[in-house]
Amino acid sequence: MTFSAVLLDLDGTLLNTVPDLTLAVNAMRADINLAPLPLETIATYVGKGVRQLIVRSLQGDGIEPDHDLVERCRDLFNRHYHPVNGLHATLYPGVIEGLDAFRRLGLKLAVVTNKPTEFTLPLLERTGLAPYFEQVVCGDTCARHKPDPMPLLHACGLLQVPPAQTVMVGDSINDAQAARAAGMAVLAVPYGYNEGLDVQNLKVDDIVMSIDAAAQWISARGTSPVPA
Ligand SMILES: O=C(O)COP(=O)(O)O
Ligand SMILES: [Mg+2]
Repeated sequence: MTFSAVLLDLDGTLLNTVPDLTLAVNAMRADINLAPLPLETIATYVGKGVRQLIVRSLQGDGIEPDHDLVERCRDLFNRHYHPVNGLHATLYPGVIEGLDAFRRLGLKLAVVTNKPTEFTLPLLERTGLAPYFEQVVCGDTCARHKPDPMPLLHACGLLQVPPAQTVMVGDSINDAQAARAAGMAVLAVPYGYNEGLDVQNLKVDDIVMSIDAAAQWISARGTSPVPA
């Protein structure tokens, strides 16, 4: 099997976004009189979207938030995250080299993230990543988000490439489970968040040290570029 498309996770795979997420979560917590959490703790709450990030950051205090509290916190979080989104976000080593290599190989590229659209699009613009991607599928694009396969299958449809010719590259169990359920190959990078768990235990085709290494892995197995 040769590959024609690559789907890339965003947080923890292309960009280290936890410094900005930490600022927003802690500003939200200050608004409801909760003490700040360390960045390392917040990193383990990232992966299943903003709602889960908020719920997990309250559960750590023994609070089981009801719908109204989650919605109130979500408004607060959104207000705080917009101005800092991308301010301290950094590209991981090898990302640009890897994206350039994918392009040289003629592969179609899409971002598939659980981050909501209202934060994803400005973040891709601010970090200069936007021009690399033909499609961007966010946490609120489809009825269900990762680990459900729906957003990955949606991205394949938009790119017009079958799942069997697609590789997902991500940092967490959400990417691994979604890709397996979608019937596509999946690579994991070890430097992201993975909800605080070791990536060695993920059911993936391989662990690659960088996006550049992912491009080498895919190139070694064969690619069949799809005409634009
Ligand atoms: O928003 C999140 O929780 C994680 O986003 P990701 O899917 O880009 O890792
Ligand atoms: Mg991720």
